[in-house]
Amino acid sequence: MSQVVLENIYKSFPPRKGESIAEPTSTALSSGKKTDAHRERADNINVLRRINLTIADGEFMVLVGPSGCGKSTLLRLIAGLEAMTGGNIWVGDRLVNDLPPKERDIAMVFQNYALYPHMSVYDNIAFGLRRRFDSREREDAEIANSSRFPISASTLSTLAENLFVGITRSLPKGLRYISHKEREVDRRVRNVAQLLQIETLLNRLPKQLSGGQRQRVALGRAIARNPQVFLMDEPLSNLDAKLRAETRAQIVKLQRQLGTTTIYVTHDQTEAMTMGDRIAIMNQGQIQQVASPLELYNRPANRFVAEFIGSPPMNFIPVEFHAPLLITHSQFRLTLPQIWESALQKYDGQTLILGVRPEHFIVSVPATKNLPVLVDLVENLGNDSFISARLGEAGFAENTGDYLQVRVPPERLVNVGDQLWLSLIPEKIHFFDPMTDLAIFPQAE
Ligand SMILES: Nc1ncnc2c1ncn2[C@@H]1O[C@H](COP(=O)(O)OP(=O)(O)OP(=O)(O)O)[C@@H](O)[C@H]1O
Repeated sequence: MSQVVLENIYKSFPPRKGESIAEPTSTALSSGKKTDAHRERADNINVLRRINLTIADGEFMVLVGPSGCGKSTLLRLIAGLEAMTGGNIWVGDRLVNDLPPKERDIAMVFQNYALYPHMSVYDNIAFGLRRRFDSREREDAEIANSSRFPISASTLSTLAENLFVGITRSLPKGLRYISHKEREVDRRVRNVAQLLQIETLLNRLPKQLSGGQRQRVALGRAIARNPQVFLMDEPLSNLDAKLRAETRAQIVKLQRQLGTTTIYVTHDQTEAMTMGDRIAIMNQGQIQQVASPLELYNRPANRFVAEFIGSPPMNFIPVEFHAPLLITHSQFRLTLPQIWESALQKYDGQTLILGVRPEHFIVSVPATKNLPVLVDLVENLGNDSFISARLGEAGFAENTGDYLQVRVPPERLVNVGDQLWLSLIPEKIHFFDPMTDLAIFPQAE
């Protein structure tokens, strides 16, 4: 059982030279009690704030968020490469807070591959394995030291084997004796190489490989160790678009095959949407929502998530709400489906934020319930076409200030300056509270 549990994780760094120091956030700081405010010490840079997340056994969890939101820091805390300011990390049933990285049974794959340049592909993959076997032998020796008999049976057999290996080293290659440990290393390296289709590269040095091949070696090194958990920090960001897509699919397939719990960091929402069983969206050191890709897309919890997931992003239009079901804007008015009635009741006479994804507009005919837009920019991608347009009719659009991104069918010819009328797919609209930015969900959902 290798689920990973992150419990109330906090991380702060002391300010770097030249970075400003904030005022104390709470009087609780002076109380000496270890409260949340205490962990968010005013003179520190609080990078992670109260992270709670459970990654199920065998799950592929993606951490996604804008640059600087704390994704890599969280991964480094799980790996044990950085110390936490507060909280608990469980791997399986072990609390690993105080364990060094090598004892956590976790393998990490980095963006820059982190291969040893002077070692062949074979030795790069074998390196961690050999160290692991060596450390097991050391543990054996320690146990033996603390027992009555000063040497354990397995240590004795390893010593004998090593002696034999040494003696046969001077013999021609075919006649040399290979230790049990080396045979196991060899078996695992070749299995992994076959899995990743890099068997023919085993004798090469990293500098003789392409970026994609290097990344596969880095993956191979992690897989060969057969850890409880894989941590991957933007492993594809140095690859070109085609290779990225290929390797993305390969990682997902491998992870399903191996069933190893995986935490994958990216800032790329396409990667997140296509790879993750679930996605945790982070912003400014906090998790905004954890859900399956489709759940995030269909039911974003707040405006940040709604904007982050989907490309081009969701459009947000401030409208006035009039109970029971009318919304008005200077350029259009719309009666909402019944399902919104009770959820929106309390906003009567107030402003609401209407959210519409670019693909949920339909180019329609002039009508008061339809949105007039003036086309500003046309991007034709062949299979898809997107326009940027100002909300309003010619002569007025310039003043509304509302810009929309709209997907139009590629067969529909649209030119800059065209006036279009858009209707909305009523079941696909979203509303957000203008004060809290939280999503408002209709009753039937
Ligand atoms: N050793 C450190 N000392 C001080 N601040 C740090 C340190 N490491 C990271 N930070 C800060 O912590 C914040 C989060 O950094 P982190 O690398 O975790 O972000 P990220 O979400 O992975 O970003 P990116 O996608 O750009 O890699 C950043 O503001 C960064 O400057």
